Amino acid sequence: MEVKKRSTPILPWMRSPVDVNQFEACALNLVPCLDPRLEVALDKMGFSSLFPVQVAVWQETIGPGAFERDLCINSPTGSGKTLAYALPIVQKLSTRSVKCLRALVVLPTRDLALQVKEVFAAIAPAVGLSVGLAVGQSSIADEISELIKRPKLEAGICYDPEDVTCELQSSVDILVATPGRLMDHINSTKGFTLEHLCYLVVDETDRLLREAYQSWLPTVLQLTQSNEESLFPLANSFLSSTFGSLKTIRRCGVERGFKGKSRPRLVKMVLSATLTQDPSKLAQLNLHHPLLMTTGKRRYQLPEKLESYKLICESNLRPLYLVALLQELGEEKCIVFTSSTESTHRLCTLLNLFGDLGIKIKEYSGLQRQSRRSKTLKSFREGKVQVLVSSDAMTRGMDVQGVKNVINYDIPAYIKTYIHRAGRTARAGQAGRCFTLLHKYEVKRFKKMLQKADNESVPHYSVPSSSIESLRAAYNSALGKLKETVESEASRKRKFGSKFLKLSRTKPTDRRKG
Ligand SMILES: Nc1ncnc2c1ncn2[C@@H]1O[C@H](COP(=O)(O)OP(=O)(O)OP(=O)(O)O)[C@@H](O)[C@H]1O
Repeated sequence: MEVKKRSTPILPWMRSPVDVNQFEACALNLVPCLDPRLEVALDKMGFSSLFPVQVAVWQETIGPGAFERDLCINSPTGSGKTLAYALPIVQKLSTRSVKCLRALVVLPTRDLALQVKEVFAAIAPAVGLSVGLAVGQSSIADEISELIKRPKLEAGICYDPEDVTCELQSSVDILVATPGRLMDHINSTKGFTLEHLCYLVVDETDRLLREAYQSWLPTVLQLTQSNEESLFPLANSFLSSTFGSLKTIRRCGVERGFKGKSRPRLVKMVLSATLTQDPSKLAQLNLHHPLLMTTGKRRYQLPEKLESYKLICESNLRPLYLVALLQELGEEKCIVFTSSTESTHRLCTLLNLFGDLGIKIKEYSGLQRQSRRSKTLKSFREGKVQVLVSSDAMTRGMDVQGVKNVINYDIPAYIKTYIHRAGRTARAGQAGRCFTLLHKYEVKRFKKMLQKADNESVPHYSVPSSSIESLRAAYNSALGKLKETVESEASRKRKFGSKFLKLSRTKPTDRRKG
């Protein structure tokens, strides 16, 4: 029998993880030390117990672990990682007496940040904490007024906005941000400071570490250290050359306004369903005595109730097979993943030209404006749209209730992508199915890829050939219409492009309005 090689992590601390599988769900009234106000808030969310990963993290934070180590949490999609970090942070901050920015949660996309903010917003107010969002959803001015409290105007004395000596205070205890907007506030928002930060959460860590986003991570780490304890000489010189006289450097030893109490260590929590084991990447986080919490022995784990299927078809007939499959799935909520924004647009257009399929199909991709994407996501959440054709913009972290099926129209290139895509279904212990459309030459590669997640045999799923035949005429007609649509879109774009060019030559645009 062939013995499978398991990759051993290089970093010693990764070799002795806490296995989340050893924990069981715990009824809320049995969670040790849980603030009763948070119990009520969780109950209002419809939660009656904590999931295993949440119990495990609770142990290491509020329980005996007491937040003494930085936590690296690698648990499957949909296992409840958001609440796993949100709950202990909120409970810990519930006893704070002075309002200032204490917890920062960084996520790679705006929609994800909005989703995570909702989770904090459902529990934090119960203990008097406020949560802010910095994602560029509104204008920077509106965002600043949400995040920073201006001193009240005294009668006869006019507040000077240029006066940096004025005490500007944070209006929020917890901030959920995307790296770009976070950097905007760090660079230019008066009164925005990370001086008092106690908790830093890097969600979807492997994705965030892949891209530098204006060096947001070294900047945040630098700004949360005292001047004296800097362990990052490189980051230091980078920062001083980039930001010059930044005012937010942490004061050493003693927190301002905290009557001599020494400043606590910045606790970091990093999470993903596919956490990197790459030492050089993890080194960027400057973790303190890190503890890995993972599920089972495998590095990659699919949700327990996920069923994976392969559907073999000729490349040129894939749209036909997809339509036949969608018809079989009826009105079940479904996400169809393609490999690029362009093919998302093309496929969605084609599906909508097929005649009346009795299902509402919309596209969701990075090509669209954020407002359009948010609108589509809302309709999908509400069930007004049943099928979302998506690029990988929807792959990570997005949580939409009731998604029963995921379809890989294009085979994902990596197991990580498969895991995150498939993970949009079978969440929170629910059942779900992931179908992958394959050409027969792709089967071997697909099998090898899924073995990395211990998925040995992926059964075939077949659609009746009669369904395929009955769709052929509609398909040919849709293809013809697609050609016309693509041409008219291209000519519209050309016209718009030249008009825009003329306009931009004659009239300067106000960039800040965008
Ligand atoms: N204790 C709980 N009881 C019931 N439902 C819960 C509980 N905790 C989380 N959930 C629900 O489980 C779903 C998945 O949670 P969450 O989005 O945090 O998963 P995740 O592990 O972060 O997934 P991903 O890796 O895809 O980002 C959400 O719909 C959430 O509301």
